[in-house]
Amino acid sequence: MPLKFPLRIRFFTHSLPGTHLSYNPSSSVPLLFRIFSSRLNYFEFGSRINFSTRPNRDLPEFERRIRDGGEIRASKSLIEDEEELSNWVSGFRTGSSRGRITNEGEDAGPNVEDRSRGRIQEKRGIRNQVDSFRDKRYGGSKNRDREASFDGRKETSFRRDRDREDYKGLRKREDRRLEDESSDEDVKSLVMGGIGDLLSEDDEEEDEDYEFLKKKAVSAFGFDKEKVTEADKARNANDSYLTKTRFDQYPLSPLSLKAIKDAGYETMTVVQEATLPIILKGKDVLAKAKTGTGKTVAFLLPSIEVVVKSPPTSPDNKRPPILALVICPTRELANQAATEANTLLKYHPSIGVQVVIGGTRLGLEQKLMQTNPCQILVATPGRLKDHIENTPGFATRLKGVKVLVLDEADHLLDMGFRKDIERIISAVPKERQTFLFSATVPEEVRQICLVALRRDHEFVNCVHEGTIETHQQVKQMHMIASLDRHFSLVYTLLRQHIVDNVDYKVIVFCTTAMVTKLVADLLGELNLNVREIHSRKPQSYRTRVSNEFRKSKGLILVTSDVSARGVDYPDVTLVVQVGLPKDREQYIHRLGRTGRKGKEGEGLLLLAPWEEYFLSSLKDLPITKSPLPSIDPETVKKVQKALCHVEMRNKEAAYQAWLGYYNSQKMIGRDKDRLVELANEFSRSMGLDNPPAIPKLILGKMGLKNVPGLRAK
Ligand SMILES: Nc1ncnc2c1ncn2[C@@H]1O[C@H](COP(=O)(O)OP(=O)(O)OP(=O)(O)O)[C@@H](O)[C@H]1O
Repeated sequence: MPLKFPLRIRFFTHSLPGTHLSYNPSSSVPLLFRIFSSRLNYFEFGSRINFSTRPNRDLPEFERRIRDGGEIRASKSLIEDEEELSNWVSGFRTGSSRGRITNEGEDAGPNVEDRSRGRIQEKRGIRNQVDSFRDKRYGGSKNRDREASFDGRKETSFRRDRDREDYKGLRKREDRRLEDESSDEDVKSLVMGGIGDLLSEDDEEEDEDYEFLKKKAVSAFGFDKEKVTEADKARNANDSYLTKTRFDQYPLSPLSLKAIKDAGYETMTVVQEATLPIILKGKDVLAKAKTGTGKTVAFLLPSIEVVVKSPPTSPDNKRPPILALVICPTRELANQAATEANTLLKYHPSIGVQVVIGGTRLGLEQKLMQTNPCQILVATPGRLKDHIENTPGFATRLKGVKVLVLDEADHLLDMGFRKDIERIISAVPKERQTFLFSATVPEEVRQICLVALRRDHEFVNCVHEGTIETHQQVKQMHMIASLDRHFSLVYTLLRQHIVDNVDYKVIVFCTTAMVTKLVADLLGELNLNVREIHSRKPQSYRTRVSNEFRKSKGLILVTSDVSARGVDYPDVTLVVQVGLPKDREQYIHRLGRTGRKGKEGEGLLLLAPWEEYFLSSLKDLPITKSPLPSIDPETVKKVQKALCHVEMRNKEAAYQAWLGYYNSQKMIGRDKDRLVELANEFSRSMGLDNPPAIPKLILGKMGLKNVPGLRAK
């Protein structure tokens, strides 16, 4: 069948490294975009392209020996009494897994065909759900029927799949979701099957279409990657995040401009310059820009403009509208966005900002919202949903939303949050502007992004094809060492870093909240100046530590993934990631806590030999192998002694959490015998002769009943 190319694609390559893609909703064949939208984006922006150039880097500084007499700041960690270990694995189901870390070769096994068929069906199920959601947003069934005539074969197969599958796979996965009111529980992601899991395998039929469309697009619109200008390339090579464009070159309110000046922002960052004109025109935007390059201001500033331009609400209105709604995946991030909003609102005293986040008293938030109603609301998804369902009049206030922002959009639209986000989107008007921002927009999530955006949205990509998603000025290294050496290594590396950097400021990422606690305890015992943040800490503590770390130097923050995204701690000198990151995106976001605003930084990923496969997902990034520093026997003894002082119950909790995390990692969790061997290796690395016993119920929920090597109680 002759296929007319359906889209009118417009490429801008202005003076920025931001590229925009739009398509015309009135074009005659929109179905293909609906089906292949992600494919089109894929070849345009090439987020998965392997780059051949890897900078030659000097050997890492880590191998240098610790200098005698180096200053080690001694202070106890600020550890507070923690609530009893809750049954965090409740709701855990056997075989749940994250799919981002896949290795097709290793995936092959006797049931590979069945598994792959199942995945394709699930994948279609997801698409169907996207369709149905989009139908709600666009009144799509009419369009769909019209579109169906262009590709009857595909539409029929979609319907058949829809009937057959009835979203079974999806429902099962959503059921697995932990119903914790905290929206940023790191454990949540451990038990979720990710959407990447469902969309990661290619459907051959579509690949052909994709190839066809790719050729068509290039020939019809003259697009090819060389359209990236020399100026763009130069800017990317320098990794400069600032442009020469001033804020006052755009029609912004003078009071906002005054606040911007006070904040010390002289010119726009790349992502601000690339998105502002489009947003001011009233368009929806999906924007991708590197970590620490000012995305928060990029979405807040135009949101504030919308509020400024809205007619004032009558003081008699008992349910004044919320005009701008910003959703962030973590509480820290929500607080940070609200702080930035207040900075920009310095001279707009009549515009109020409020934050609603998990871990605080719902009643208190309700009271605050009642006594001092805001026009801009920053929220985490779980708590926002709570308010929609339980706060009288709140749903009515949301009907006034003119701007919806999803910060860390790819994360919010991934399986862990999607149900809440869908609920939230259905509570705000269809007639609104929507901004989706993130440093990573993986291929498989991009399609889901469309559920929130209008059809004529623009994709602004500030990370061009041919450039890397991380910062050039951040030196990335990885080390491979057996588990029994990890604690000593981390201690040695941190000491060395402290000696080399008077103003050191380090973040150590661990796999789970309980492993984070263990590592923080240990480093505290070793007299390093440590703080910890994870989902098991009370919110007041988290906020206090976060604020302290933001302002401090000479401090190590040991944290779970609650600090992985968005949090803007200035001048972080080193990011250490111990153990497998959840996926490639999480690695990039964690690393992005250093090298912000063009500053230098270092990143180190410490893996065990059996975790080395993860590096294949980073092969386009300039990460180099670092030799292991020598660890003197005295250090080993010191670490062992310190481990003896760590409370037994913390070791038990860490063991259980470790087992849960790696059980959910597809590559490791599928061989239960091996998983248990590794977990017991981890247990020995904590100085335990016998692995801690785990309640039978939890073992059952993990699918680990009767696996040799485990102790049940
Ligand atoms: N135009 C500007 N000039 C100078 N600094 C700016 C400008 N805009 C924002 N900043 C500052 O840059 C820092 C990083 O911004 P922000 O936290 O928004 O980055 P981000 O791109 O959202 O990062 P991430 O991807 O990690 O969330 C902040 O300290 C912010 O105040």
